[in-house]
Amino acid sequence: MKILNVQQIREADQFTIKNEPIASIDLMERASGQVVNWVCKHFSNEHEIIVLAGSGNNGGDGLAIARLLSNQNYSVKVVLIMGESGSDDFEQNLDRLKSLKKVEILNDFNFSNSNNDYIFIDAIFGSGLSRPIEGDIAKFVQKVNEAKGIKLAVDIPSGVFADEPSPGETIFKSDFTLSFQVPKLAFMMAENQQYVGQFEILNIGLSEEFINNCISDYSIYELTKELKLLLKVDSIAHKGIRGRATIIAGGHAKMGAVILAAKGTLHSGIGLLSVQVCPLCIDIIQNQIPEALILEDENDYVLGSFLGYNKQDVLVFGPAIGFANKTIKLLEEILKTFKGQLILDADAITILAKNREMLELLPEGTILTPHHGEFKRLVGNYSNNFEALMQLKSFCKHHKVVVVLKGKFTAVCNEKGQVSFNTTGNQGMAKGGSGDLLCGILAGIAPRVQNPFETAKLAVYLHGFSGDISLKEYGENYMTPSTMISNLKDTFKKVEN
Ligand SMILES: NC(=O)C1=CN([C@@H]2O[C@H](COP(=O)(O)OP(=O)(O)OC[C@H]3O[C@@H](n4cnc5c(N)ncnc54)[C@H](OP(=O)(O)O)[C@@H]3O)[C@@H](O)[C@H]2O)[C@@H](O)CC1
Ligand SMILES: Nc1ncnc2c1ncn2[C@@H]1O[C@H](COP(=O)(O)OP(=O)(O)O)[C@@H](O)[C@H]1O
Ligand SMILES: [K+]
Repeated sequence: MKILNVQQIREADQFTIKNEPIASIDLMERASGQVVNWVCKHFSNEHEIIVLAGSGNNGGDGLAIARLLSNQNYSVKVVLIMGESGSDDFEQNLDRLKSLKKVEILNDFNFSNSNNDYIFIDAIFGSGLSRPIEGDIAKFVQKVNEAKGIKLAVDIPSGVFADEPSPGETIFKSDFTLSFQVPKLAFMMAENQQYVGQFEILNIGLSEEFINNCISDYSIYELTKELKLLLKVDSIAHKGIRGRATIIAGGHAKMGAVILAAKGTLHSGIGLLSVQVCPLCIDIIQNQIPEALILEDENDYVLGSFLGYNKQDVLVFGPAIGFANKTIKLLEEILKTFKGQLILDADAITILAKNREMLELLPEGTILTPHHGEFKRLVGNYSNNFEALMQLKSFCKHHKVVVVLKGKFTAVCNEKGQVSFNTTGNQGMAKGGSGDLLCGILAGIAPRVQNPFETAKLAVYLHGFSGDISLKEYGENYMTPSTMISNLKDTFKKVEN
C-alpha cells in the first residue's frame, strides 16, 4: 500500500473530481459515508457523538458525518470550533445540517459531564494543517484530550503534520484514526503513536490510475499471492535446494542468541543449518538443536576461526558475538570473501560502527538489522523518526545495502532508498531475543526468496505475525521469543494456505 504526501493526495483528489467526474461536495459525502459505516460497525447508537468541526474541508467532513450519523439514529452534537464561515463544502454542509434540525450546533462544550460512552470525533484540522495549534483552539483540544470518552480522528489527528515532524505542543490524542484512501507517513513514526492510536484506511474511491502513477519512496508491506508462492516447497524438493545457512553468533556462555536464531532458521524452512560454536558449547547445540551441523571454532571462549563458507547460501553474523579482536578479524575476512546472502545484526553492527573502514567492505545487498540504538552508532544521533528515515535512506543508497531498522513499524530500506514499513508485531516483542529470532527467519527464507529487499520485508512481516499470534495466545507479558518460535507454526500455515 503506497504512502502519499499531502500534495499528492490533493492532486489525487482533484484528478478524481475532474475525471470520474464527481463534484467535490459529493466526494466529501462519500468520504464521510465511509467514516459513518465504520462507526456504525464498531459502536452502537447508545453512544453520544460529539463532532468537533474546524472550518476547512476536514470540518466539512465532520458536519456531513454528524448529519449521516444522526440519520442512523445516533444522538449527535456538533461544536463549531472556528465559527460558521469556512470552505465552500464546509458551508454547504453546515446549511444541510441546519436544515436537518436534529443536531444541536454549539460554539463550545461543557466537558464535565462527558463519560466513557461519549465518542468525540475530531474534524478540526486535516491535511490542511499549516502551523501548530495555538491559543483558544489549543486550550479546547487539551480539554478534549483530558475528557473521558472514545476519541476518533477524521483523516489525521488535529495537530499532526502528515509529512514532517509535528512541532506543536497540543495535538488531538485519538484512539482511532480513520484516514482516507492512503496512509500518511506520520502514522509510521513511533512518536506519533500516542496521537494516531489504531489507524484504518477507508477507501473513498480516489482514482486508482492516478495513485498507481504517483511516485513514492514509501509504502506499507502487504503479503501477496506471489510472495506466498516463494515459500512453497516443491513436492520433489531435496534439502540442497531449500538452502544452506550458517549462523555465527554467541560465544561461550552466550548461546541463547544462537539457539533462538537457529530455531528461527529451521522453522522457516531451511534445508541445511550449520552453527559455528566454541568446543565447550557443542553439547548445548546438539541437545537443543539436533538438526544443526556443527562447525567447530578453534577458540574456547570467542568465535574467531574462518572456516570457509563457500557452500553456504546465507550467513548470519553478529548476535551476542562480542568484540574480541579475533571476532572482528573474522568479520573482516567474511566481508572480503563471502559471496552469498550476508545478514549482519547486533554486535556486528557495532563492530562496523567502531571500525568504519570496514563499512566500505560491505558486499552489495547485505542485510543489516539494527535497532535504533545500533543504527545511531552507524549514522550519528537523531531526534525523531523523520530524521532517522532520512539517515536510513542515505545510508542504504551510499552502501548499496538493505537495512531493517527495527522498532514499532520496522522500516526496511533498499539501495534505492525505497522504504517499506511493517505493521505486524506488537509491544510484547520488546524482549531480549526477539531480534535474534528475526535473524533466524531471515536466514530461513533468504535462499528461496533470492532478493535481499523482498527477503527482509517478508521476514519482518512473518516475525511480527508470529508475535501477534503469541500476543493473542499468551498476552503481552507472558509471551517470549520462544513462544513466537512455536507460533511460527500458525504463521507459516496461514501463509502456506
Ligand atoms: N484530499 C481528499 O482526497 C479529500 C479530503 N477531504 C478532507 O479535506 C481535508 C483537507 O481539507 P483542507 O485542505 O480544507 O484542510 P483542513 O485541515 O480542513 O483546514 C485547513 C484550514 O485550517 C486553517 N489552519 C491550518 N492550520 C491551522 C492552525 N494551526 N490554526 C488555525 N487554523 C489553521 C487553514 O488556514 P491557512 O493555513 O490557510 O491559514 C485552513 O483555513 C482532509 O484532511 C479531509 O478530511 C475529504 O473531504 C474528501 C477527500
Ligand atoms: N513495541 C513494539 N512493537 C512492535 N515490534 C516491536 C516492538 N518492540 C520491539 N519490537 C520488535 O522486536 C524486535 C526486537 O529486536 P532487538 O531490539 O534487536 O532485540 P534483541 O537484540 O534483544 O534480540 C524487533 O524486531 C522489533 O521490531
Ligand atoms: K482531524
